Amino acid sequence: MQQYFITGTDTEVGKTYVSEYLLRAAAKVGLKTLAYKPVSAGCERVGDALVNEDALKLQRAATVALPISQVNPIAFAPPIAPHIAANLENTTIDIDAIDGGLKLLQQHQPDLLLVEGAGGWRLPIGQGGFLSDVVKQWRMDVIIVVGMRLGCLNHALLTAEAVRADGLNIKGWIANQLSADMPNYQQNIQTLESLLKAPKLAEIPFSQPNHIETLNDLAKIFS
Ligand SMILES: Nc1ncnc2c1ncn2[C@@H]1O[C@H](COP(=O)(O)OP(=O)(O)OP(=O)(O)O)[C@@H](O)[C@H]1O
Ligand SMILES: C[C@H](N)[C@H](N)CCCCCC(=O)O
Ligand SMILES: [Mg+2]
Repeated sequence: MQQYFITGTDTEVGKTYVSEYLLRAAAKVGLKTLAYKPVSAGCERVGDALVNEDALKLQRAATVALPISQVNPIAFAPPIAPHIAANLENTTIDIDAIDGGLKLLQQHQPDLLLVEGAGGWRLPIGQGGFLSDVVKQWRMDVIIVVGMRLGCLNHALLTAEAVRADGLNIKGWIANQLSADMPNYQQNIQTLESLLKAPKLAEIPFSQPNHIETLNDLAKIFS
């Protein structure tokens, strides 16, 4: 079973977009896939349940059908930092629930299991803890999604530094084109290639969710 934690240079940089792409690429080469979004903030209330858009997208892109409550066990309604949302509800984020949720998914024995974080690498989860502490316990390899926009160089380098300081392996980074025409895109890619000291796994084009070469590049990650 290959398992990767998908982090990003920030919130809204394309972690979900790239995770869906990775799941489609893996499915295309016949892999059994699952995805997990342990903690979400920004949900719609559907009956008694809180449904997060990321979790829905991951649920639909995976090959194993799972109830949304298993894809995303900890969900908060407002689109804010999750530990603040928890605090507003007089509750806390339960690390055992995050860990138990992963174990439940692992029982399906997928070939590929992706775990999407929330926000960036050092996401606080309350009581002085961080989501990265849980990933450390799991000893999971990390994939960094770099949202290609001004400021991404600093964010990408700091993220890689923090992941390594936590003793985890960076499987690689993925450049995600958040716009059709980032100024000096190639120079930014070259800067990341020379400074990140981790493999560039792929470049995801802007608004082309089924680009064949990109799907092929992503599938190579799992071979
Ligand atoms: N390559 C791309 N082409 C077109 N749109 C994109 C691309 N990457 C991301 N987007 C869009 O940018 C927005 C943010 O992407 P996404 O939701 O994947 O970010 P995220 O890092 O998962 O955010 P969060 O921290 O909320 O989980 C979405 O509307 C998504 O559809
Ligand atoms: C609401 C947003 N889209 C994410 N779900 C949560 C992002 C939390 C970021 C916390 C922070 O680092 O400031
Ligand atoms: Mg997301």
